[in-house]
Amino acid sequence: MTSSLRMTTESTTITTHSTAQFAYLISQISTSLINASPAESAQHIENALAALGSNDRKDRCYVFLFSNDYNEMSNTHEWVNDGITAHKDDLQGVPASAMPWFFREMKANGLILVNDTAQLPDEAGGFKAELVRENIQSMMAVGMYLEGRLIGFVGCDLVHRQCDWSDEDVRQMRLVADMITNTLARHRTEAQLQQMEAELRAANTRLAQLAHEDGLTELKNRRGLDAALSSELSRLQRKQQVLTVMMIDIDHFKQLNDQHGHMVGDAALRCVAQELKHTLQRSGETIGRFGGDEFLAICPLLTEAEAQQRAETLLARISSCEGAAQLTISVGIYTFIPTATSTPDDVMRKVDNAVYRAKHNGRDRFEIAS
Ligand SMILES: Nc1nc2c(ncn2[C@@H]2O[C@H](COP(=O)(O)OP(=O)(O)OP(=O)(O)O)[C@@H](O)[C@H]2O)c(=O)[nH]1
Repeated sequence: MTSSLRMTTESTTITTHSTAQFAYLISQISTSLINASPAESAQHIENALAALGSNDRKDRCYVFLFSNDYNEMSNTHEWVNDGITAHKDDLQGVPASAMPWFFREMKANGLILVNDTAQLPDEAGGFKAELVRENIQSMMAVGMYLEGRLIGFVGCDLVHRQCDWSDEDVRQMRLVADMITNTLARHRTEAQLQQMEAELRAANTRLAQLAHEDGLTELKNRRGLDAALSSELSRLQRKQQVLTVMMIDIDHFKQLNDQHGHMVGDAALRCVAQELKHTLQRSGETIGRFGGDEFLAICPLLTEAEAQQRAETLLARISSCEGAAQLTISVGIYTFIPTATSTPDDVMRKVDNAVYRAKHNGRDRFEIAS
């Protein structure tokens, strides 16, 4: 097909390009859009509109997207010729109620052709007023369809001049609309994939946390404590720095359970966990529930004297646990500089012995491991 000229007596001459020129233009646009990353897409779509507009000597080319409920539309991309006013900013969230005729026609036919704004029917009042406001004499818009659903349109305007649009104009605009739609679709899919990946990563992180967390107290569980103890042993052995491990065991907890029931027992465990957090956990320290009514605190760089002070504070505070006024604890403290032969089992044996001595010596007290 060759170049086509569509004229009316009062209209400006509009030279549409040859099919060969247009095919070349399309391939250029298509390549830039195919290669565009989501971040670059806005610029590439505007470049595509610029190429379309300048080759065809249009004054303004644009993309509008509808909201999902078709209650409004927004101008998302725009190119304007030299000396032509841009309107993208004032065409955001344009309500359907402002130009019902346009919305209806676009939804029904996916095509609006205006050769002469003055000839628009009366029912197109709101739309016509907008064209007059922008000094548009001819305009054309073709729908963008994603999986059969109208999502927006690509359009172009002639300002202060007029033309009769041809079938070839419509065909070319449809091609561009399809290309832009495919680009938007690809970017939407990529964005959805990225979001799914982020959600999956967050879920995996949470799962990993849960695997190391005690459900009742939300402290680390035994698995989490084992991992922390092993890692601190090797870290502090390398640095030759001191490590304090404290075991905290509730006194006569079985009795509390038997007398008041498991719910009260659970509340006491949660309360002790809170007190441990407040009193023992500083930055870089780990506390957790070792099992049953036993808790463990792993405190790098904490000296024996500091550990004793903390144990005293804890012993004093624990009796205030609500609903369990009689609550007391026994604490074992082991402070040492790890060596190459230190193992988690050794450490646990040491603090366990210290707790045993605290129990043996009357409970509600702490003992230092030898
Ligand atoms: N409510 C509740 N009780 C638990 C939980 N896990 C373990 N226990 C109970 O904790 C109690 C621990 O009892 P023991 O190991 O005999 O120790 P104790 O009664 O505190 O005695 P001493 O340590 O010698 O002072 C047992 O009765 C367990 O059933 C739990 O998650 N919730």
